[in-house]
Formats: sequence, structure tokens, C-alpha cells
Amino acid sequence: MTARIIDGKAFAATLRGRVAEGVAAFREETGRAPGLAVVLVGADPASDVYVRWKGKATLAAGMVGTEHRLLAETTQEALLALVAELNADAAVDGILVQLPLPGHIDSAAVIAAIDPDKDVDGFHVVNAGRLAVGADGYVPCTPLGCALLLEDVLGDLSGLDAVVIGRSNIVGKPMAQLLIDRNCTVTIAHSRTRDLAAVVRRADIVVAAVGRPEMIRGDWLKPGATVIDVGINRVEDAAGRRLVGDVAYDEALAVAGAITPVPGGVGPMTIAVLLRNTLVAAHARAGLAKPAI
Ligand SMILES: NC(=O)C1=CN([C@@H]2O[C@H](COP(=O)(O)OP(=O)(O)OC[C@H]3O[C@@H](n4cnc5c(N)ncnc54)[C@H](OP(=O)(O)O)[C@@H]3O)[C@@H](O)[C@H]2O)C=CC1
Ligand SMILES: Nc1nc(=O)c2c([nH]1)NC[C@@H]1CN(c3ccc(C(=O)N[C@@H](CCC(=O)O)C(=O)O)cc3)C=[N+]21
Ligand SMILES: [Mg+2]
Repeated sequence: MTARIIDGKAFAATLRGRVAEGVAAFREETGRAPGLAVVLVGADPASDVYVRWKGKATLAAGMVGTEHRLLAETTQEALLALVAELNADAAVDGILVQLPLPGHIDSAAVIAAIDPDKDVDGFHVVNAGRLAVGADGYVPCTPLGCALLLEDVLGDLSGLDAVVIGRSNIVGKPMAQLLIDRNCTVTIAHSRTRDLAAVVRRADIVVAAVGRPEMIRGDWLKPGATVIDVGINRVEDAAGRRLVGDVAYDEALAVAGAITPVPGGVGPMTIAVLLRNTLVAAHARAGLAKPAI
């Protein structure tokens, strides 16, 4: 058996197309374009790539993207002042502060300063709380993108056993919440989990968000399982410099029912959902009904 490869890149392109249609309708209705402000502190080369992609995607969707690049030495005070300015700016619907921030800055304080109604990353405690209690709010882009892929592949997820490996606030925890909401029976694994291979072997759905190259082996998987690989790891070996996921992809292909590749799986979905969240924020701020995407 060889697994179906889940084409996140194609799915994301379709989603971006729907967002672009929604943006055109929004512009018609309000006479302005949705605005996304991206803040990058320091010159981390990996972050730089994502920020540039976000800029291109915003433009292609018909939105207004603004980039705020600050020096690595920027003080927390200066960063908070910029966030306050963006909160007050009527042309800005969404604010994204690229993480990680330099060590001298308290990330939690910066995220807390973002207006929850402009928090298109869904990182603010208010949005985390809304997700936890099932209220309407902004859901972190990566796990929402994973949920959309899972529903596309599997349809109704009710009753399926899901294992999420990783418990970060931006991927693992919200992912588990979204799976619970879709009636999965969810296990959250992490670095203290005993016998991870046995835990993974029970799962119909495996979401790997660990940050360890190819840690999840093919023989850990239940045959036919659906595997969502969130990991993005830069490695250098005999095959050269490349990106690999948290799952040993070639091994998993022979066992899984379906799997996301890295690159071309979850990553493009993250950016498409970010645009979707920004469109939703623009509608809410303009007092319009939530768009159906
Ligand atoms: N595709 C995309 O759009 C995105 C990709 N990513 C990628 O996803 C991955 C995870 O990101 P993020 O959630 O931010 O990472 P974090 O480092 O915040 O969290 C990693 C999690 O993995 C767990 N973990 C670490 N080692 C092991 C182990 N040996 N066995 C089991 N669990 C382990 C940690 O456990 P503990 O809590 O016990 O320390 C932690 O909960 C990274 O590769 C990142 O680059 C992230 C965001 C977006
Ligand atoms: N506030 C904040 N919000 C984020 O959403 C956020 C962040 N900070 N910090 C960094 C992580 C990482 N992240 C990615 C987005 C897209 C790809 C992506 O499109 N990846 C391509 C490949 C990219 C490449 O070739 O390097 C793919 O997987 O196909 C990857 C990673 C968002 N993040
Ligand atoms: Mg810090």
C-alpha cells in the first residue's frame, strides 16, 4: 500500500482563491481593502522567508499588507508602542507579530497587547479562551489549516482516535481542541509521554508538531492512518540542505492511508488561513456578517 499524498499546496491555493473573491466583495461593499500588518523583530532568515511570502499572498488576495521591520535591539517598550499604534489604525484589520521574539522581549506581554479583534494569529488569551469554551473567535492558523485538510480527506471525523504530538499554545493545544470539537477521541503526547510509539499506534489520525526531524517512524503508525506533519526542520545531510517534517516520510508512505508532505503540506495552509482570518476580521470590524469561508 502507498499512502495518498495530501496536497496542502493545492488546497491552500483554492482557499486563497475563495478569500480573494471575499476580498473583492468586501472592497465593493466598503470601498476599502482588508489590511494585515506583520511585525518582524530582528533578521531571523527563516522568519524573513515567511514574512515575504505573507506579503506576496496578501497582495495577491487583494488585501493591503504592511511590514514593520524592527532591529533586533528594539526595546519591548518600542514594540508595545507599535502594537498600540496598529491597534488604533482603522486601516489595519489584522496584526501578526512574528515569533519567536528576541530573548529580551516578553512575548506573552506583546501578544496580550494586541487587540483580540485584530489577533488573526489567534494567540491572545481571549481567543484561546474563546476556542476553549466553543465561542466564536480567531483560531490559530496552523491547527485550523490541519483541521481543514483532515475534513477534506476523511469527511466526518466523529469517533476517530486522534493523537497530537506536541502541546504548544500555537499548535498542539489548539489542534487538540479542534479535534475534540469534531468529536475525535484525543490524546495529547509530549516529551514526558511514556512509550510514544504505542500511543501513536492506536491512532486513526496523527498530528505531529514536535520540531524533531523524522522522529515519528513508519512502524509506529497504524496501517491506514491519516498523518498530518506540521514539523518544519532544516537539515543538512548527504542529500544536501533540505526541509523535513517530524515524520519519517518515506517509511510512513508505505503504512499510512494519507500523509502531508513537507514542504507542500501544512505550511501553505497556515498562510491561506491567515488570509481567511484577516478577511473575517475585516468583516467583523466593518459590522458585516461573517463570510462563509
Ligand atoms: N507548518 C507550519 O505552518 C508551522 C510549523 N511549525 C513547526 O511545527 C513544529 C512544532 O512547533 P511548535 O509547536 O511551535 O514547537 P514547540 O517547540 O513549542 O513545541 C514542541 C512540542 O513537542 C514536544 N516534544 C519535544 N520533544 C519531544 C519528544 N521527544 N517526544 C514527544 N514530544 C516531544 C514538546 O514537549 P514538552 O511540552 O514536554 O516540552 C512540545 O510540547 C516545529 O517544527 C515548527 O517549526 C510551527 C508553526 C507553524
Ligand atoms: N506570529 C507567528 N505566526 C505564525 O504563523 C508563525 C510565526 N509567528 N513564526 C513562525 C511560524 C512558522 N510559520 C510558517 C508558515 C508558513 C510556512 C510555509 O509556507 N512553508 C512552506 C515551505 C517554506 C520554505 O521553503 O521554507 C511549506 O511547508 O511548503 C512555514 C512555516 C508560521 N509561523
Ligand atoms: Mg522571550
